[in-house]
Amino acid sequence: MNANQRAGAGRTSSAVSDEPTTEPLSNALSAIADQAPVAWDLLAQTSLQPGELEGLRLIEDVARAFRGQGMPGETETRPVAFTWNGLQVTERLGAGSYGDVWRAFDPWLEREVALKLFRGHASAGLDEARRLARLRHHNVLSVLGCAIADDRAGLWSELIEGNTLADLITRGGPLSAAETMRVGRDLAQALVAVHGAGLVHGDIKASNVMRERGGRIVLMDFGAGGEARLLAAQRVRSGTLAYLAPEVLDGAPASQQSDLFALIVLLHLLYRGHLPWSADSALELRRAQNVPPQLLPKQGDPIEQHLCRMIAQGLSVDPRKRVGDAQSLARCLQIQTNMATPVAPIRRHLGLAIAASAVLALGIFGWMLRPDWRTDVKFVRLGESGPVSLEPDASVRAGDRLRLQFESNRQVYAYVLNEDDQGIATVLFPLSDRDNPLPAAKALELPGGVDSGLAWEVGASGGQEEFLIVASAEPLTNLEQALADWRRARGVQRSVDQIVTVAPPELSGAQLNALVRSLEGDVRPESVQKWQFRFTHTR
Ligand SMILES: Nc1ncnc2c1ncn2[C@@H]1O[C@H](COP(=O)(O)OP(=O)(O)OP(=O)(O)O)[C@@H](O)[C@H]1O
Repeated sequence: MNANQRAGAGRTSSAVSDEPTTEPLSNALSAIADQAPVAWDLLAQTSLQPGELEGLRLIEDVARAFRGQGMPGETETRPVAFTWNGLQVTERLGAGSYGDVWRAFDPWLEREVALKLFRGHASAGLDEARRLARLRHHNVLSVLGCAIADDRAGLWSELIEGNTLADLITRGGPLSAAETMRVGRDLAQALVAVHGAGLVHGDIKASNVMRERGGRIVLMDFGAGGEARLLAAQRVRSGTLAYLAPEVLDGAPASQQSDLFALIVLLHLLYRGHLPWSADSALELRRAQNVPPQLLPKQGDPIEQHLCRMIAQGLSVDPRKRVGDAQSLARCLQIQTNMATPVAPIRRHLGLAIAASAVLALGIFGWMLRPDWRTDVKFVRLGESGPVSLEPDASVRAGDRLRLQFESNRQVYAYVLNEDDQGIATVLFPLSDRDNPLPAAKALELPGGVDSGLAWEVGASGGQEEFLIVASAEPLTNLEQALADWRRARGVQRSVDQIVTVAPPELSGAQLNALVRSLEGDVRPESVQKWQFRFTHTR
């Protein structure tokens, strides 16, 4: 298990006495209700959680849908401007360098579609459609058909009700670090599919990505790219200047590597609100790229720190210093999106092996001394079609994303510890000092909540994964102290790779002893419940 944490994760802070002000939330809701612009950049600096910001964007989208554009399926109310190849074209959605994009109704499929009508040479449009047709991925636009009619090539695809990332930034300002990571992860996963099919996208940029209502990120516009092996033999530079990799500016062909570079440029734009370098010509841009952009993450915000390191690394002039492929990039972004900052490992002989043995003596799956105190804990694995329950002796594999469903009829302080087959023990929850206590009588999903997108990712394979869950009526003071010390100690610089693979600084002997004492019963036993889960790794 890779163990990382996220700063300020979860809405658990709502249950504590120093409850964060609800002003930013209510101000944003008022702005949406009044159809006024929402100051997304300022909101990202408030105590609002990434999940809440996402939720607000969703509310804004839904409000806009009800007001202006109507809801899907209302095409019959739009006047038909013209027909093309049997499609009833209603309104222009946008224009690009290759042609115009229209909203249209397909009477055969009985659904609205987006129709791209190409200018100039017809075969270019059909090539794009054929490339898209090879791809099937949640984050890649689905093509429905292509044809040549009335002397024009056209491609029709699913209609995305939402905004391009370019519109999103122009209207609402930069995204938070966590939202940026989420978008980046989805796009990196889209690129896994694109590159896996032997293709290069060739023009990753903010206006070629849409965020559908509800949050789905969709990569589109495959006009500039092509077959990786064919592009490798070409010397034609295409794409959008600001996103071009140094080696492409130096004359190399567009490649899967240069797609990754463009994606990192996009992440910089999303997170900072502007491109990493401003330049009017290829020569000027290439010179500017020798000076890395200044990224100053907020002190003590591990997600920001990680994102800034990833952006800095991803914008290296030397391709060998960048993340090598889309899969690795997705993994780096996913680890941080799902789990946030790393925590210190505990040496095996002082870690869960001891703590868990105390639990085993009391019964493996639950220990309840107060009959009126009920707590349900259940691990779930996040699948394509939602969470799937994991029995206590279930199997997990590397890459599985796990969450803990947790509900107690009392307010409790929850602690989740993990020991993997390497003997590395880590604290998976609380993620920050605002996560505890958890509110009573509320169905929660740890680590970050149902809508947070956060999960714990299984990082190892072969062997076993052990979890110890402790619910306590009072804070476990020794454990809290040890966690506070970890948080202080983790300001050290680490590279992106180290975050994933290398152990952060070890705890002192005193901290370890304090932690073990906490877990072995340094609290009133009637105020503690514990559970142990052991999952076997399969490959
Ligand atoms: N499937 C779609 N659903 C909804 N809107 C779309 C869809 N495809 C494109 N659009 C809209 O049409 C606009 C133009 O898209 P297009 O891909 O042709 O051009 P572009 O990316 O803006 O420019 P260029 O082609 O020069 O890179 C997009 O910015 C978007 O607003």
